[in-house]
Amino acid sequence: MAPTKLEHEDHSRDAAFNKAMHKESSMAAGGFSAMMRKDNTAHKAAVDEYFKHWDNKAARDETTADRESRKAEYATLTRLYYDLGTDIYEYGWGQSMHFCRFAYGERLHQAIARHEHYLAAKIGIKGDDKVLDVGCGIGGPARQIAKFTGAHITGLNNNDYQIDRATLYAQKEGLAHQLEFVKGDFMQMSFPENTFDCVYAIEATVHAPSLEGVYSQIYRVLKPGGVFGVYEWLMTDKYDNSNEHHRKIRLGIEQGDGISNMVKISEALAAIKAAGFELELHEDLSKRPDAAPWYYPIAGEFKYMGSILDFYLIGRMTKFGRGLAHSVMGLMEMLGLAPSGTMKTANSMAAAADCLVAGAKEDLFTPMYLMIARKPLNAKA
Ligand SMILES: CC(C)=CCC[C@@H](C)[C@H]1CC[C@H]2C3=C(CC[C@]12C)[C@@]1(C)CC[C@H](O)C[C@@H]1CC3
Repeated sequence: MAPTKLEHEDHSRDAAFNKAMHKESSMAAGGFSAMMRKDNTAHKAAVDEYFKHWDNKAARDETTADRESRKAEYATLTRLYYDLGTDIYEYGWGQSMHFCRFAYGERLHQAIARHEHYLAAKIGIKGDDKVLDVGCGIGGPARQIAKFTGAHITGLNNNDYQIDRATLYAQKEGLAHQLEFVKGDFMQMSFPENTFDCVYAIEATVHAPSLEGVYSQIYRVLKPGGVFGVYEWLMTDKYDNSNEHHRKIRLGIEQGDGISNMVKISEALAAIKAAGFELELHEDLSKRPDAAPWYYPIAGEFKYMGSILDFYLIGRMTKFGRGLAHSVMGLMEMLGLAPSGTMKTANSMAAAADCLVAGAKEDLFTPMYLMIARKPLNAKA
C-alpha cells in the first residue's frame, strides 16, 4: 500500500489561531459559557475552511478527488472540527466525547465511565504503567482511567483548545501529577520508540487518513510486549460503496464528525496486522444484547426511555426538541450572542446523528469495534 502523505505540522500557527478564536474561553466554566466567548471572525473562518470540504459535495456525485483532498488535509480538517465542535460536545454530552454501552437503568455518565474502565481492564493497565491516550479530547477518559488504574497517562491531541481544557480539568481534579497533555499529529508522533507500556484510543483514530499509518505509529512508541486497545469507528463489512444510500450514510457521518475517510471492519483488521501487531481479541461490542442501544441518546425515540431522568436527553433529539434548540441558536447567532456559523455546525452534527442512528439500525456502522493487540516481545525497534 502506498504510504499516506503526512500534513505539514505548524504548532505556532495553530497556537496563534487557538488564541485568536478561543481567547480566554478555555478557562470558561463549561461548554455553553465557552461557546459564547469565541471570536466571531476567526470562528467564521474556521467554519468556511471546514465546510469547503463538504458543501455541494453530495454522496451521489462524490469524486475520488473530493475524498483525496480531505485525506490530504486530515489534520487541519480534524483540528478545525474540534475548534467548532468541542463546546457543543461538552455542553451536550460531557467531558468524555465517545459513545458507550448501556446496562439497565444506567445513566450516561456512569455508562461512559464503565466503557472506559472496560477498555483499561481489557488492556490490563497497571498502577506503574506509562500509558498513551491517542486523541485524548478534553481528557475525560484519561482522568477516569488514571483514577481507575493509578497509571501515568500522556494525552496526545492536535487541537490546542482541547489540550487547554484537558490541562485545566486535570489541575482542577488534582490529577496533574498523573496526567500530561501533548500537542501533535498522531500520524507523526514525536515520542521516541519503545516509550509506553500501553496505548489506548477511544473513538479517535477514525480521524486518521490511514489506519495502518496511525497503528504503525502506535506500534513504534509501544514497548515490546506492550498492549494497544482501541474502540474504533468503522463501517461494517455489509457496507457497499457502490450503493448510494450506504455512501450517503458514511458521508453524513464523516461530514458531521470531522472524519476524512472512514473504512470497513475488514480494513481495520488488516491495518492492525500490517502495522506488526498480534491481534489478541476483536469484537463489535455494539452487537451485545444490551438494555438500550448505544445510540439511544441521539435517536430522539421515547421508546428507549429508561426513567424520567431520560426525558431531556431523548426529548432534545426529537423533531420538536431540535427545532426549538436550533431556533434559539439561530436567534442567538442573529443577535451576535453566538459566533457566526454555530447553527451551520450544529445542523451538520444533527444530520450526522441521524446517519449514525441509521447506520446502526441498518447494520452498516459501529462506533465500538474493540481490538486488543500486542507488540511482540521480540519486536525489532
Ligand atoms: C466524532 C467522534 C469520533 C466521536 C464523538 C462521539 C459522540 C460524543 C458525538 C457524536 C455525535 C455527537 C452529537 C452530540 C454530542 C456528541 C456526539 C454524541 C449532540 C447530542 C450535542 C448536543 C447537540 O444539540 C446535538 C448533538 C448531536 C450529535
